[in-house]
Amino acid sequence: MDTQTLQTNITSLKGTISIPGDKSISHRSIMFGALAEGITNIENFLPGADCISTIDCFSKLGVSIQQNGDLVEVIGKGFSGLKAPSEVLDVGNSGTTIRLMLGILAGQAFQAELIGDDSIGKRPMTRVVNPLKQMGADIEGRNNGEFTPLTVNGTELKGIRYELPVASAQVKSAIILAGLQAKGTTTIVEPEKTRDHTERMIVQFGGKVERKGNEISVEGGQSLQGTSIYVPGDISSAAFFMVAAAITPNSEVKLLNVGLNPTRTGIIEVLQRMGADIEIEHINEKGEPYGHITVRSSKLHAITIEGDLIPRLIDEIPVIALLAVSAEGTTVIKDAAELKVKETNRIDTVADELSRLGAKIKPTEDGLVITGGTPIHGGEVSSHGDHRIGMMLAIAGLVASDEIILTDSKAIEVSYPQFFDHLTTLIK
Ligand SMILES: O=C(O)C1=C[C@@H](OP(=O)(O)O)[C@@H](O)[C@H](O)C1
Ligand SMILES: C=C(OP(=O)(O)O)C(=O)O
Repeated sequence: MDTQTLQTNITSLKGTISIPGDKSISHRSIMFGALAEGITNIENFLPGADCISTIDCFSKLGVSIQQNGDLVEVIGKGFSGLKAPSEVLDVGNSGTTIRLMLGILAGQAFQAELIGDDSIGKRPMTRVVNPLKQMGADIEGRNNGEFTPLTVNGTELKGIRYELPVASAQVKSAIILAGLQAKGTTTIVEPEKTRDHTERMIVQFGGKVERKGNEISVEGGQSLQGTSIYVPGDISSAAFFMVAAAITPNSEVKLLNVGLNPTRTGIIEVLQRMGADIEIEHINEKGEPYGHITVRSSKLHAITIEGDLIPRLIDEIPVIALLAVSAEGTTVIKDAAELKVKETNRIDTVADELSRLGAKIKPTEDGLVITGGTPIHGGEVSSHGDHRIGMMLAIAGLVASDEIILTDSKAIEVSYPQFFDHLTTLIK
């Protein structure tokens, strides 16, 4: 378990960094590359531990994948070319990998077993397993398929119409991936709009998907063609430096090539509403919109964050809590009970770890209440094995009055292996 002593009480952050590839899009580029016919070349792939788990799983399914840093070549096998794995598929810490793979494996002609780390072992899977069972899938696991290990006996599937009980892009994507292999039409109804990278990628690979209001439909039996994918920078990773620049005095940070898909830009709206000084330059679009973001420090004020904004910033809530610690007034975050089933229970871990540093923050049933304006002090904190908690605490160090020791800092490699290098280049 790695420990980092953080640089604290920083006087300014200045500079430009190129944000590494989006994790959600990187996973999907491997999956669609494997299921397409022909070669897919991926640029700016995220070589974080989660996406490497996705590559490992598809290699075990007989797909040839050459990864060299952020460049990847996938030799597609088509929907019926994957092979039965001779080993268990280990998804590590990655919820996206396991949930989307369930949708893919459900329609294959073989059996596969899926496992992950201790955190994955606590994350709910029936949200995916139950709709897949309605499509005809045969999936078994601990507690009636709620937890890993899971065994999927691939079989023929039929299209369904399914109303998502929770706003989840992972559940939506798993059903879409099964629907592409099913007989007939599969329709998913979303309670709120969630990230649409899967839908965009189907189009990039030459397939068809229809969206009408809150309903997304795909026809089974389509074939996809290999293509070139450019993965924009991950706005969820950029969020740590946007907040860092907003709360550290005398700062100006420019973040290059950040994904600006409107289903992900809730963090920008929050920063603007809180009074941050933020500028966006949109550049040309290749499947996914992206651009450069500049953030300068400014005086911030509290707001309420709720409703359909939540899925558009769900992974940014830990660092938004830190932003609220630096803002005048009381920020309320609600409708975010989903945070309880992430890598950790993020409502509790955020409240516990920031309280250790003197922040005034209270957990609620579905969010957090944060009273800003109290300076934070030093102390020992832990990521609890959750990359986003680790990075949020490292950013807290920038404004803490004395030393912060962060334990279990290695977790950050899940989504941002260069995080500490980038942080160091900005500190002046
Ligand atoms: O589809 C995806 O790539 C993701 C969807 C979200 O999860 P849910 O679908 O559980 O909301 C998000 O928290 C996760 O980091 C990535
Ligand atoms: C929740 C996350 O990822 P996953 O569900 O893929 O583990 C995340 O990256 O914050």
